[in-house]
Amino acid sequence: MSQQVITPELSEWISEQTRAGHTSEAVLAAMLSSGWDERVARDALSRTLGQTAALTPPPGATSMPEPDLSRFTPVVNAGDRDVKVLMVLRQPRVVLFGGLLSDEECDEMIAMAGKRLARSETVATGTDGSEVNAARTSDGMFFERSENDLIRRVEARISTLVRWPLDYGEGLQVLRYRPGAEYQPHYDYFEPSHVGTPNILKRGGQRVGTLVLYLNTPTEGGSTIFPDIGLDIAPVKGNALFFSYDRPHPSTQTLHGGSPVVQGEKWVATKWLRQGVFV
Ligand SMILES: O=C(O)CCC(=O)C(=O)O
Ligand SMILES: [Fe+2]
Repeated sequence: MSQQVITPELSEWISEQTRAGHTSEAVLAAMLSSGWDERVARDALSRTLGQTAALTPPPGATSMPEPDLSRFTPVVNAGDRDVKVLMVLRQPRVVLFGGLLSDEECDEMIAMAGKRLARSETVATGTDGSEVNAARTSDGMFFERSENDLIRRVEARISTLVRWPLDYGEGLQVLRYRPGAEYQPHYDYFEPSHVGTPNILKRGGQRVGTLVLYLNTPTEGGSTIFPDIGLDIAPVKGNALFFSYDRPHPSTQTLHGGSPVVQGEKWVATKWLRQGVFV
């Protein structure tokens, strides 16, 4: 079957129908009855109409974490802090926030995490650990959810920002990449066909969103890349990258990775968001 493409003519037709007073739901129904694939049709509507498309979710779809960007303000309030909106992509949903964390909060998180990384390192390697080749060559640790004042404060801020219950989030994972270390492109959702996935899903369902907090600014390299869409995000201390995916499928175009660090270290804290309460 040939691939269905969103042409300028299709976008113009959608705009015309909307100007003529037809609701987005009615335009979607018309597209489906003339043979459009539902996903392509929904994509075309949201690309053409943006947030005004306001479609009800497809059957079986869950609600999603989503910051309130409806007012196009340069900052959004995240409870105890105003966060800058630096970049917004509709499809796939990717938002880059500025100043989600203060410099002091980043430093404090690195200091707390660093002590625990050191332990796992002694087991991991006898060399200086600066050159390894696996898909993920960083060192990591998890904070318990609400583990201490700083973690609680940051988690509450994230929950307010992306409008997702705090207890739907996994504990923050901190990763440290040294020069040469990378995280090869991957999806954050759990692959439905893997044997272990049903068990993992018992603890809160699928992952539906990711927030990567940059805890420092590497001197060179280490950008977060989205190969499917040619997007590169520079890691900058205090900034945070949000993306969401409404199904565990490559069509979400959320393939992403951490490109190799060239100079300096890169530290990130990742918050993965589940469909339900993470236990
Ligand atoms: O380090 C990065 O830029 C990406 C991290 C990431 O993909 C993850 O933690 O799932
Ligand atoms: Fe990831």
